[in-house]
Amino acid sequence: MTSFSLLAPAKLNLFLHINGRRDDGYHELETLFTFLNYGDQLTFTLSETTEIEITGDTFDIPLQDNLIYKAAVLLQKHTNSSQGAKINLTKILPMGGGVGGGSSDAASTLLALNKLWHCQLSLLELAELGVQLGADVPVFINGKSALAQGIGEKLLDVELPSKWYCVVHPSEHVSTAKIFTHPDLKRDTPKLKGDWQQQTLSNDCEPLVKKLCPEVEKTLQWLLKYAPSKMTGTGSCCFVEFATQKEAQHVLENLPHNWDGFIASSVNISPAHTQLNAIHLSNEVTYK
Ligand SMILES: C[C@@](CO)(OP(=O)(O)O)[C@H](O)COP(=O)(O)OP(=O)(O)OC[C@H]1O[C@@H](n2ccc(N)nc2=O)[C@H](O)[C@@H]1O
Ligand SMILES: Nc1ncnc2c1ncn2[C@@H]1O[C@H](COP(=O)(O)OP(=O)(O)O)[C@@H](O)[C@H]1O
Repeated sequence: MTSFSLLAPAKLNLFLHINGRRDDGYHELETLFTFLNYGDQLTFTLSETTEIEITGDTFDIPLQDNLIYKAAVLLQKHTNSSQGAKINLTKILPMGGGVGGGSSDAASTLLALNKLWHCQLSLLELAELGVQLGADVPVFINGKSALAQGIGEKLLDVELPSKWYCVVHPSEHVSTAKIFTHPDLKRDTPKLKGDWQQQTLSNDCEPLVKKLCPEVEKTLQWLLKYAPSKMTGTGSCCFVEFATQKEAQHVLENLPHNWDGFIASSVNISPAHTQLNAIHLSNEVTYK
């Protein structure tokens, strides 16, 4: 088989603490990542040339800036691979919404091409490549719900109960770089100790994003009618958590007409990994 499809799942940051700022401008953080059974769809086809071609929903992102393209070229160079690929993207996830779509696309590309090109890199090696593309890429490569530390690349796997989420995407866009360079961002939360309870922990970016983006404030307020609401990453998507699909669906059905949202269940293992492990090529790669 020289063609297969993988999901690039969404992530949610169930909490996000900022502990400090490094000399290179990156922030030390502690955040709890869960994966959703919902995401972009990527199809990878081996090509006879070294070219990396991307088709489908590329919008106005120039090829050289597309994280899928960057991931493919990075792997090609790192492994001196002389193979190429055609990659089709069906974009489902909101861009720049804090659900990690770009990073997840990049991670699924690294995982898929490692398999398609028989590169045999370990997950650790792929994560080391991935972090060059974005702080969020390693968690998608690792593929397990995790408490992340450092800039988001030090991962401690955790088992979380499966939940249903209603995720709402306000129309206002928030730039991650803008939030992280803002003087008013809270950057002094002490590091977690011992026995932490995720439900009581919050997102340090939320107060600033609420101030800068009234739509986020409005969304969080509206969701409060149903359950405690939170923002993911640096926004702008906001979410509420439930035990059942029915409760999440109820919120989605009541969304104001011009609002966008979706529902999805959480999983401890990334759907990209579950799918990848079910694909069998000749000269199989075994993941440790
Ligand atoms: C903060 C998170 C939480 O999941 O938010 P979202 O982007 O998903 O909302 C991520 O770690 C973001 O990851 P990612 O989007 O891959 O970040 P990058 O491309 O590496 O960096 C985007 C911008 O954020 C800043 N940045 C990112 C991560 C970090 N720990 N400290 C930072 O200061 C970088 O300096 C850069 O200006
Ligand atoms: N394949 C891609 N999918 C989404 N965004 C991409 C992609 N390639 C590059 N980008 C750029 O990365 C930015 C952040 O994307 P995304 O990962 O969706 O944000 P977030 O981490 O906030 O969820 C986008 O605004 C877009 O300009």
